[in-house]
Amino acid sequence: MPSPRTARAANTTGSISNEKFEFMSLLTNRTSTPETPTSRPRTSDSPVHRKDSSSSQQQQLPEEDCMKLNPSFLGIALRSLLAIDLWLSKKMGVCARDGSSWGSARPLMKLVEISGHGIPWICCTIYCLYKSDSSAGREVILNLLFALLLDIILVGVVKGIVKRRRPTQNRMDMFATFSVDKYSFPSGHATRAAMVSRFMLNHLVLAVPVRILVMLWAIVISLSRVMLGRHNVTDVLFGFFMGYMQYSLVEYFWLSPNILPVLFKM
Ligand SMILES: CC(C)=CCC/C(C)=C/COP(=O)(O)O
Repeated sequence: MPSPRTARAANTTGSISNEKFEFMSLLTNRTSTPETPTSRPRTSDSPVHRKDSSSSQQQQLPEEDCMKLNPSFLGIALRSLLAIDLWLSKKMGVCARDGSSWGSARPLMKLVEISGHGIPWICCTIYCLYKSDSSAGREVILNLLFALLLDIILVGVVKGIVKRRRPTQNRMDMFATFSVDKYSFPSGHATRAAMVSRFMLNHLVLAVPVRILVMLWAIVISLSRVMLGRHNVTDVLFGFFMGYMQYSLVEYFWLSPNILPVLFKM
């Protein structure tokens, strides 16, 4: 996302508006005498240039000016990606409203949403942990719980840092959300779906059709986020990738079931 920070990093001249302004300044130069400062009235008119004394020096250095006029490739690429992302997300948000083109599928999509929500997953996992009578089962379920909690924390942290607003087509009618859930990057459902499905495929002995179902579930959850208008495509793609990587983190910090008595004593 081309945040102001990214734009600054990509362009050493300063702000985005500065870059746009310089571009206009080049066009003005083509139709007037380049050496004469008065031939560039728009530069001196700009409040940005009036405030910045280093910019007034730039007026006397047209060659340097011209170098800074080159828009950075990264900046253009990011802005184009953002534009495509917004356009595609809006097009794909076919269940965003009851009156949308696929509005009748909205209740079904909301059921899919619940199947990937953190609360049912955490509650079921705690219940299974309580009911489990084998040590191997307890170990796996304990680590699934750890994975789910880790996911909520990491997604909350990234959402809080990036602070990307949800798409305009979204209706905020999700149940049980945290305050950071007003932000959309990354999709918490997509991270959970990717992480949990990878977890299940690695730690549960499942028949092939069930394995395929697990994979399909993760894909449908992710797709439904954009269809419901909750997220942009990039939120979901990044979320899926993040969830996939989170599983590696869980494997790295794999918990031993021996910590359970310690946890219950606390
Ligand atoms: C309250 C708990 C335990 C989890 C919140 C789950 C939630 C509402 C996540 C938001 O998901 P998206 O980022 O995909 O919209």
